[in-house]
Amino acid sequence: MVKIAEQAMEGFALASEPSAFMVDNFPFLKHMPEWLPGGGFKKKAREMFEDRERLYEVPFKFVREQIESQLARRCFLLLTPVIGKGQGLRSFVSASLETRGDPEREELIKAAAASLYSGGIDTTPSSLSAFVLAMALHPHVQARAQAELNKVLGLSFERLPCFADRPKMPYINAVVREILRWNPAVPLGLAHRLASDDSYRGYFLPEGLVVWANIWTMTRDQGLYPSPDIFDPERFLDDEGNLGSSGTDNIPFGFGRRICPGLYFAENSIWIAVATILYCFEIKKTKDANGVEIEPVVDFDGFVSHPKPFKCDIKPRLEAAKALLHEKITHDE
Ligand code: HEM
Repeated sequence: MVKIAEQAMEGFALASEPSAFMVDNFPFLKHMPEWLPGGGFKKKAREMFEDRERLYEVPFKFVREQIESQLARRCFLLLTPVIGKGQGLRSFVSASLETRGDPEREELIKAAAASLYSGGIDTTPSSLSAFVLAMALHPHVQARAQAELNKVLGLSFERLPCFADRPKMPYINAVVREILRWNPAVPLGLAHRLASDDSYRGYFLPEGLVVWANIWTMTRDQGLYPSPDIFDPERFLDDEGNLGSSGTDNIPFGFGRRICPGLYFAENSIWIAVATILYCFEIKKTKDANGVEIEPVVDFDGFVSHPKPFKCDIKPRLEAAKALLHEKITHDE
């Protein structure tokens, strides 16, 4: 399943890159026969379509079969798993089982499930690898975040951070916001098409025009974020150390009715991962054979932006942290 999703996302990322295919800019090229030089995009498009179909069909069919054989486990497709009263399992998919013969509804369910998985498969890891890079580069940020965690949770490592702790951790919240600003996971957003004529700085933009919002440039706007290349969570805190809010906080997630529907899910996933990693681990620059620190290079790349590979050391902060993690991994599902 993971392979299927990765393959479909590869095609999606390629197709989403502005100007990756000439036919996007010159639609008449779609009439070009596939065998002509330059017509290879048609084969590529067919392969991408097949990958997308697999992403829609395979997990859906799997869950449907599991439901029919009463083996289904909790998952998104099984949103409300209720057994009994002669109704059997009711869920996203079982609801669609009842509406067999309604292809439009079935397609919507498949698309929603596929988007939920594929939307997060690359973006959340992009933010988390930027986080690890930022922590290796800025030990003082890490130390301040860990001091906040120590204050709320103590150092006896009886439990891991949970969402109820979030309001008590403004600095960790600011770290998450800064990760999303410093490396917006989808730096150019997705293509939008103008629903009506518009204008921008004197340029006429006709209805139907494909436009890209340059999120990367916005999150590096000097006016909004002074010294924008510096990783500095404090920019989001007021003088009392509280998390401020502004109309620009959601820029990394896009705009309008097409804004990322996974926004809250993503933000919470990143928060809990950041808080847990910082509570349990120390992230440091790695050293070479002579004991000299290797400076990680800060460079981001890709339609979904990832830091270029870098080396660092990640070790448990204390033995008690190691024991707690071991217990969680062994006993929790
Ligand atoms: C770091 C995490 C994430 C970031 C920065 C991010 C960012 C974005 C951006 C910039 C867009 C384009 C919005 C626009 O067109 O204006 C988008 C679209 C989308 N995202 Fe996310 N995303 C993240 C995580 C997720 C997750 C976890 C999911 C699913 C659970 C998800 C699902 C989607 C979907 C389905 C769309 C397409 C929406 C549409 O075209 O109507 N994203 N995301």
